[in-house]
Amino acid sequence: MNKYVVRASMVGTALGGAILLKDYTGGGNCPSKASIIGQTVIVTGANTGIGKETALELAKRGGRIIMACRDMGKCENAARDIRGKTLNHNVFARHLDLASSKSIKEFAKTIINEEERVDVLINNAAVMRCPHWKTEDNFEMQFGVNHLGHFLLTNLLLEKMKRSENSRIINVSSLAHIAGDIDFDDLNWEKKKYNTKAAYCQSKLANVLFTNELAKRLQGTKLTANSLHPGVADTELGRHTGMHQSAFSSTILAPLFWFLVKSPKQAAQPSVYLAVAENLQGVSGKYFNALKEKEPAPQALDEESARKLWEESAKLVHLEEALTECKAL
Ligand SMILES: NC(=O)C1=CN([C@@H]2O[C@H](COP(=O)(O)OP(=O)(O)OC[C@H]3O[C@@H](n4cnc5c(N)ncnc54)[C@H](OP(=O)(O)O)[C@@H]3O)[C@@H](O)[C@H]2O)C=CC1
Ligand SMILES: CC1=C(/C=C/C(C)=C/C=C/C(C)=C/C=O)C(C)(C)CCC1
Repeated sequence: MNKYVVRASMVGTALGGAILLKDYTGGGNCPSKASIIGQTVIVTGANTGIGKETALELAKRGGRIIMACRDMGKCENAARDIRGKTLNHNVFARHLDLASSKSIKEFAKTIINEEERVDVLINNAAVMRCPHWKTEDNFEMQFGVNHLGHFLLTNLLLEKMKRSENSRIINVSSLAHIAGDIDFDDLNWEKKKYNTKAAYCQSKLANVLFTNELAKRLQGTKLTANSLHPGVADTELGRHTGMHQSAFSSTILAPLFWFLVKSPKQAAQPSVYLAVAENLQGVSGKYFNALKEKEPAPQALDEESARKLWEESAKLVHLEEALTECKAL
C-alpha cells in the first residue's frame, strides 16, 4: 500500500473515532422507538435550538405538534421546515410570549377551546443572562420567563391534561440549578444588585423545585412531571453572553468546544425520551441528566422550599383569578 493510502486511512479512522466518541459524550439517542400518533404535544420556545429539534423528533413520530413561540415569523418558518422534513402536516405555530401573563392566558384559552387533548407539555423556552430586563408584569425576565411563565401556563393547562390518559409535563432545567439559590426575600431582584448568572441559576433551580411540588400535587392522577438537564449544546441560548460555537471557532478551543458541546439534536434527546419512553409511564418527580435519572442538588430536594415557591409563584401570577378567567369561556 502506498504511504498516502495508509495516511488517508489513519486520518479516516481517527475522524471516525472522534465522531463516534462525540456521539457517546453527546449522551446517546432516545432508545424508545414509540410512535405518538394521536397524541398532542406542546413545545414552548420551539422556533430554534433544543425546542425546534424536540418538535422535529416528535413530529417524526407522528404527533400533533403545537410550537408555542413569541415570534410568529420565526415560528411559522420553523413549523414549515418541520412539516417539509417530516411530511407531518399536524405541526402548528401558535403565539405564546412567556413574558406576558396576558399572552399566556390567551394561549391557554385557545388550547382549551380548540384542542381535543394535550398529552405532553414540554416547558423548554428560556432566556439566559440577559440584562436587567422586566417582563410585561414587572417580573425580572429570567425568573419571569423561565419559571413564572411556565408555572402559570402549566397550571392553566392542568385540567385539560388530566383528561388524557397518562399525560406528561417536562420541565427543561439545567445543571446550572446546582449553583442556584432561591431568595424568598427578593425573588424578583428588586432589593439586591442584579447578577445575570445568579438570576439564571435561580430560575433553573425553580424549574426543579416546581417539578417536584407539581409531581407531589399530582399524586393519584395519571399526569406526571419530571425535569431534565439536556447537556451543554450550541444554540442561541448564549446570545446575551457571546458563549456560542462561532465565538470559539477561530480559537485554540475550537476542537475542544466541538468535542464537548452537543448539537441541538443530541440535546433534544432527553426531552424526546421523557415525552415518549414506555418505561417512564408513571415515573414522576424525577430529575434526569441526559437520559439517566440523577439526584439533583440538595437545595432542589428541599420540600419546604418547593412548597413555598409554589405559594409565592401562585400569588405573583394571581393564579386563582387566572384559573377562573380561563375556565369562564
Ligand atoms: N444550550 C444549552 O447548553 C443548555 C440549555 N438548557 C436549557 O434548554 C432549554 C432550551 O434552550 P436552548 O435551545 O439552548 O436555547 P435557545 O436560546 O436556542 O432557545 C430558547 C427558546 O426560548 C424562546 N424564548 C425566550 N424567551 C421567550 C419568551 N418570552 N416567550 C416564549 N419563548 C421565549 C426563544 O425564542 P426567540 O428565538 O424568539 O428568542 C427560543 O425559541 C432552555 O430551558 C435552557 O435553559 C439547559 C442547559 C444547557
Ligand atoms: C467555553 C468553553 C466551554 C463551554 C461552556 C459552555 C458553553 C457552557 C454553557 C452552559 C450552559 C449554556 C448552561 C445552560 O444552562 C467548554 C465546552 C466547557 C470547554 C471549552 C471552553
